[in-house]
Amino acid sequence: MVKVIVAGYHGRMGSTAAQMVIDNADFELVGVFDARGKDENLGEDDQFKGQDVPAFHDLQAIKTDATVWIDFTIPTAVYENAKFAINHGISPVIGTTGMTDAQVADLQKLAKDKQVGGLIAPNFGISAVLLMQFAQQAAKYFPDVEIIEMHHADKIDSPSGTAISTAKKIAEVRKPKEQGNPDATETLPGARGAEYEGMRIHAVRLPGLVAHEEVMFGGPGEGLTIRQDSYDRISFMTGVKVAVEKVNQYHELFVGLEHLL
Ligand SMILES: NC(=O)C1=CN([C@@H]2O[C@H](COP(=O)(O)OP(=O)(O)OC[C@H]3O[C@@H](n4cnc5c(N)ncnc54)[C@H](OP(=O)(O)O)[C@@H]3O)[C@@H](O)[C@H]2O)C=CC1
Ligand SMILES: O=C(O)C1=N[C@H](C(=O)O)C[C@H](O)C1
Repeated sequence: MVKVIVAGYHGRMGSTAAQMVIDNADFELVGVFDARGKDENLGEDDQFKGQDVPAFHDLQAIKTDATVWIDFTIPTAVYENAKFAINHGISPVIGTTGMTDAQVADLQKLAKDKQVGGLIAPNFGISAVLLMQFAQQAAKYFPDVEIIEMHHADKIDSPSGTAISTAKKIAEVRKPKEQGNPDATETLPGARGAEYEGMRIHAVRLPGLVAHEEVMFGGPGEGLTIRQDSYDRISFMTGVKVAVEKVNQYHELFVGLEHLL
């Protein structure tokens, strides 16, 4: 039985993850955390009526025998949350995006020092993991790339963690190249999107969307578009479940679900 605490349990992803843990016979939800909540027990939340799970709202006051910490919170909270988990010997399974490279490196060092396994996954969806792998493969032959990520209108960070991760994976194999016309101008600032090593990243935010990404490649007389769609947040739970099952077996903090698949 894997004992789990979920941070961000009032949120879209945190509530989905808490439900997944409750529904899984091999997992036990032993705590929930949300810095701005007031309830003392998860059962006070209408969605979780009948559950008896302690709810915490102050990081330093958390007392738990959880061995896995699932985190779907906000970019400004996740680093401190992960540090707390690792320092208490709890393996973090982090879906929250928006950490800096320096913060990730810091957490990896801490996890190694403490010999705690963990995972930071910018995307727990299998379709997104495959999209990133296929895009990396294609970029060897098509160095001209545009990444278009599309999300629901409430998303805080942009570009998405998945888009940044896609660009990083492509950059590992792509011949460095300044794309487009060197004399190009922007009549409206930002029209060409964000720039990562010459690639352009565009962030679309619209009600009705969940999480989607297209990577477009162009070459002389041909093009290739790779697309993935998360139509429902349940799409991320396959990956979260795998991570919860396996993360305690390791003694380092991985970045990317592919390391545990
Ligand atoms: N890796 C992946 O596969 C996926 C990652 N994500 C990422 O997960 C994160 C959460 O997304 P989503 O669920 O849509 O966002 P929500 O805004 O719905 O949920 C975030 C939750 O975190 C809570 N929160 C705020 N501050 C803290 C804190 N200091 N400690 C603990 N909890 C806190 C919020 O509480 P309050 O409401 O009171 O502010 C809220 O309930 C985002 O970074 C998103 O990019 C999303 C989908 C998939
Ligand atoms: O905020 C979201 O919803 C999502 N966030 C992650 C990201 O930033 O890549 C993963 C997925 O795209 C959904």
